Amino acid sequence: MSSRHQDLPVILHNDKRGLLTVEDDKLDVLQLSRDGRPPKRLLSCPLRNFLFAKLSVASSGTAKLGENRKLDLHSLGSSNSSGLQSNNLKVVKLHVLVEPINLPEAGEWIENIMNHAYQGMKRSKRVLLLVNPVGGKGKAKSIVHDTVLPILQSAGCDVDLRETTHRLHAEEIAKSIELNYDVIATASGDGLVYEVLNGLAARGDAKKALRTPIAPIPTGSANAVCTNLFGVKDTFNIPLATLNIIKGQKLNIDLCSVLLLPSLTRRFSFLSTALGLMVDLDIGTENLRWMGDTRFMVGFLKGIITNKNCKTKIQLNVVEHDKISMSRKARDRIKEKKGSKTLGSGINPLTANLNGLSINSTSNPTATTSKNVPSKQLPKSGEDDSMKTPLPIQSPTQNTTKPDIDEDELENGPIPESKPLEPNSTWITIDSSGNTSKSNIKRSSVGSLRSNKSNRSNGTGTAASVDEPLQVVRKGNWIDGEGILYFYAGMMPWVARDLMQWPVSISGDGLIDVVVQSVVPRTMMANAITGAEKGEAYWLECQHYYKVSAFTVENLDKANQPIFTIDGEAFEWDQFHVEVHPRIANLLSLNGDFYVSEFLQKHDEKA
Ligand SMILES: Nc1ncnc2c1ncn2[C@@H]1O[C@H](COP(=O)(O)OP(=O)(O)OP(=O)(O)O)[C@@H](O)[C@H]1O
Repeated sequence: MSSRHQDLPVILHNDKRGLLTVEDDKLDVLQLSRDGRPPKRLLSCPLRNFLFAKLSVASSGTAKLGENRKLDLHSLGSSNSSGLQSNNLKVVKLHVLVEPINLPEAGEWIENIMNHAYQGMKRSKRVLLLVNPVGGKGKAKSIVHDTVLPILQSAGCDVDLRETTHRLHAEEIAKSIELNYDVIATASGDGLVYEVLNGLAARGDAKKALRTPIAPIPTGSANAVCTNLFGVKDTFNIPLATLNIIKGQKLNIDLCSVLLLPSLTRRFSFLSTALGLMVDLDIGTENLRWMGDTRFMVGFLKGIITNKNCKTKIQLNVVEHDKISMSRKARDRIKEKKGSKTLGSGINPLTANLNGLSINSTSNPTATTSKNVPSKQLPKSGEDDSMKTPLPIQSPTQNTTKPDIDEDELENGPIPESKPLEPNSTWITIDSSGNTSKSNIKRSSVGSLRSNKSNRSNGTGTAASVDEPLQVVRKGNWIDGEGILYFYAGMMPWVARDLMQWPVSISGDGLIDVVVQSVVPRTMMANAITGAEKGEAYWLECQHYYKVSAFTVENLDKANQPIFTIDGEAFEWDQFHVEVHPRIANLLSLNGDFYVSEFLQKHDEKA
């Protein structure tokens, strides 16, 4: 919806006459001249960055008839127009005066600008802001006080700030809070998002609680959610993440139940489940926390040097495994959304706009800075679907056809208990115990080194048969006899800024993207680092890729591989079973989806 042209005459800070103009989705502040010269533009601000407009009393505490009224305008902007990074954006406050004769139209003007700035989104949100003071480099408190709070307060948000004092504190809070917040914001890394989701999901009213969206502020060392929402470049963009709290649209995401056996303990995962190298990378590098997310690259290189096989039996309920078909579907979905103008141009449209705000600081001294569910079911961008009745969530273990089921419980009640899964003969089994003969392992590994990119003439994206030993058994694109360097199951494209592990992952599609990385020569893995942040490793033939609705994993070497991770948190394991709860939880996102990667914008399906 493009903004309607509307002008409001005002008196500027320098007692000169001015005009506030809303048009083409931006606010311009113009200084008028008396001698017929063209007006001078003092400020230009995209309405997406506009936070707040309010009329108040000009001087003494109460408004008197015939007195000028003060109009406060708050926005996000940079005090310098020389191409500053959007990361440097701060609150800009502008105060002008409205003469009594213009007061009636001032009310209408404010309503117009606020309507267009918020596009149906709730204004002045009630925010629960959880701050982990020890996350990442330990700067969350100062970042929150210097940057986040001033922006939220300028937008009129009501903020309930709570510092976490110990591990799992955020989970305890989420388990017991009253559900009267519009958003739960977490100033930390992915760990706090994981805890909040687990706290909400463990409640008796979990389905209702999980409708409160979560908005992360990236002050941890692992901030994959922010990469998925804002892209690699803006992963650590605090003003952008704060604007997301204010103006983000709800983004339905899937959660997984991860059932540990034999204890039958259940945890919920929103991001990843990992075995092998990817565990050592995260858990084995905690002493390097001071490095920020660079520590994961150090861990990756260490893992390549060790290059050990993770001995496990994995059973996958595979929905799709053809790489070309999966990438085509993910790209077509983006094209469709672009066509319906819900995603902008593929660059995060908000980021693109942020540098558009410029202030002529010399002429404007009063501008102050202060410190696969079907796609048709996806909410449309620009709508605040928090106002709507949610889609009923159906867990794999639920049966909604029974007439005696309580509707309220179904919509707002707990997530049904998980039971151990019972894979049948249609599931794919991958066994890396090393029981296959050595010659097979060697020959099939050679086959797996060829990248799909250079060998996709058969159109299936699966391994060609020339080099395959006669005895090998094909399982999707896995070949018995290969070793597993790592197993990585994920729900969003990026797992870190430098690794887009699941480039064709789609939010809320009810599927888990699974990568099984074969053990290959070290140089091959080292080369795979180049382009990993762009998802290029997807095309490596040694990265077997499946979309699954459920899977089970069994530990075949507990002594040497005691740990697996759920969303980066470590657990000891014998077996675990994973199933999806489609679209049961919510994040906030500025474009109503995950950030649109370059990978998804490519038109050549084989690129
Ligand atoms: N006050 C506190 N003292 C100690 N630990 C805390 C405190 N508050 C939160 N935590 C814990 O800090 C851990 C790390 O949080 P989070 O993942 O959000 O940040 P991070 O820096 O990205 O860490 P990681 O890199 O381990 O993921 C979580 O397990 C959380 O429970």
